[in-house]
Amino acid sequence: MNALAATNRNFKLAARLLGLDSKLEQSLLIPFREIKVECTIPKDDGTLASFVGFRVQHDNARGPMKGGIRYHPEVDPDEVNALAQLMTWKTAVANIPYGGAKGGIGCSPSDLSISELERLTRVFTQKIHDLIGIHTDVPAPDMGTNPQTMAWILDEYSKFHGYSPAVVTGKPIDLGGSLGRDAATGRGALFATEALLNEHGKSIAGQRFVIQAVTLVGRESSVVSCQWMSRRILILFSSSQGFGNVGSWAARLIHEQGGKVVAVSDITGAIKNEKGIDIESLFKHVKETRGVKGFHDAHPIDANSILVEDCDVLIPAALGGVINKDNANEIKAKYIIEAANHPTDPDADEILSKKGVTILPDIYANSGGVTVSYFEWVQNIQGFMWDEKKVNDELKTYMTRGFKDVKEMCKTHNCDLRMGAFTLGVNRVARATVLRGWEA
Ligand SMILES: NC(=O)C1=CN([C@@H]2O[C@H](COP(=O)(O)OP(=O)(O)OC[C@H]3O[C@@H](n4cnc5c(N)ncnc54)[C@H](O)[C@@H]3O)[C@@H](O)[C@H]2O)C=CC1
Ligand SMILES: O=C(O)CCC(=O)C(=O)O
Repeated sequence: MNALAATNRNFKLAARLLGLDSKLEQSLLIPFREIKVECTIPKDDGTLASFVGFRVQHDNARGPMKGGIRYHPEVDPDEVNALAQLMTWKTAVANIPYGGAKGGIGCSPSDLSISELERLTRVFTQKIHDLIGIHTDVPAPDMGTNPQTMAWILDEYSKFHGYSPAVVTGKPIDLGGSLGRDAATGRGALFATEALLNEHGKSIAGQRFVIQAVTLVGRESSVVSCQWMSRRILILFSSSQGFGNVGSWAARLIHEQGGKVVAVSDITGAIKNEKGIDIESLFKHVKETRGVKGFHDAHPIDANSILVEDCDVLIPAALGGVINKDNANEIKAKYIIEAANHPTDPDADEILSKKGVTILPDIYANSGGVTVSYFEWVQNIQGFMWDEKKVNDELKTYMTRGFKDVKEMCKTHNCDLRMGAFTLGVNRVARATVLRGWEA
């Protein structure tokens, strides 16, 4: 089932549980605005290249629309639509004052140079600058984008509207980014996992984890050096330092809490060590070799089988639809924490539910990223910077509260955690929609 069909199906099930009338249901489903732009840039070799960019603004009943921008070859309008809708429910589950949006450009970032990525980002921003804004729509990083991408958007947007740090979140700290945002989605997933395991009388320590997408070869994600060039600072990024943002932080934090990470994957392959992988030495290896492949203290396994490896907790942290009817029956984990967006197809949901697997759904499990984006936006608007402890403590409060709110809806509607989260999010947005008189 494609991402949009799957998301619509979950929304409609929730609308039915809530007893929404059909007009309201329809108005909640239809996106506010869908933007499609052609971005043509000169490549470094002088030829021209064109890329299609999207921004879908799904809903703004509860506040400015909010969501990441993805650079990936598989970006398509239906998926961006689904991801934008998921953001609407996610910000409502987190109970932060936002609606939902998502953007993307169909491109392979690892095939583009830093200058080409900068030109592409600036052209995309030129095409959408009058449709985003601090109180309208606030982008952030998603797959294939990073703080540097946000810095380029901020700079390009500011040429038209004056210096506006709050127009994007997930920025570099030097430009008003929040401490703790880089780790926030992984840290939020850790808090979510703790909340779920505690409820089942367990803790992170002692559980066996499998984590997908811990690194990304070819992704430029962290500043490693600055050098003067003419009169401009050229910031160089090291692709060898690039880790999948969500998977790498989840792995590091779970390892720190005494969780045993028995298998991990990235684009170079998958590795396993039944005794537990030493995550810090794995990351040293990745820095040197640009991937998990060949790590001395683990053995290689088939990358396609990572999701069905024997473990207690499975954390998908890459693309959508990876858990589907073809592999759901083979999954051995007792818990799935959806750090990625829509990793589980509805067919797989049904199979896994029959097998007794508990799934912590994306719109709650990965909401730590957008929650700290909200803290960043608040700090920018106030012109006041929080320390990292405050950010992490507040994140824990929001994630713990979110889990309780989801569970409450599960009790009220006698449903699983996915429907608990969907009914929670949809109900909050429906209430705001009716209060604003928009339902007709
Ligand atoms: N960055 C954030 O704050 C948030 C991200 N997410 C979701 O988490 C997931 C990962 O996002 P990020 O970590 O930000 O992206 P990233 O770009 O930092 O890392 C992506 C990871 O996916 C893997 N990957 C890419 N294409 C792949 C393919 N064809 N097959 C297997 N693996 C592949 C890469 O190797 C890499 O490890 C996405 O679903 C994203 O929407 C959700 C909430 C917030
Ligand atoms: O931080 C944000 O605003 C959005 C993060 C995002 O794209 C997501 O939660 O899927």
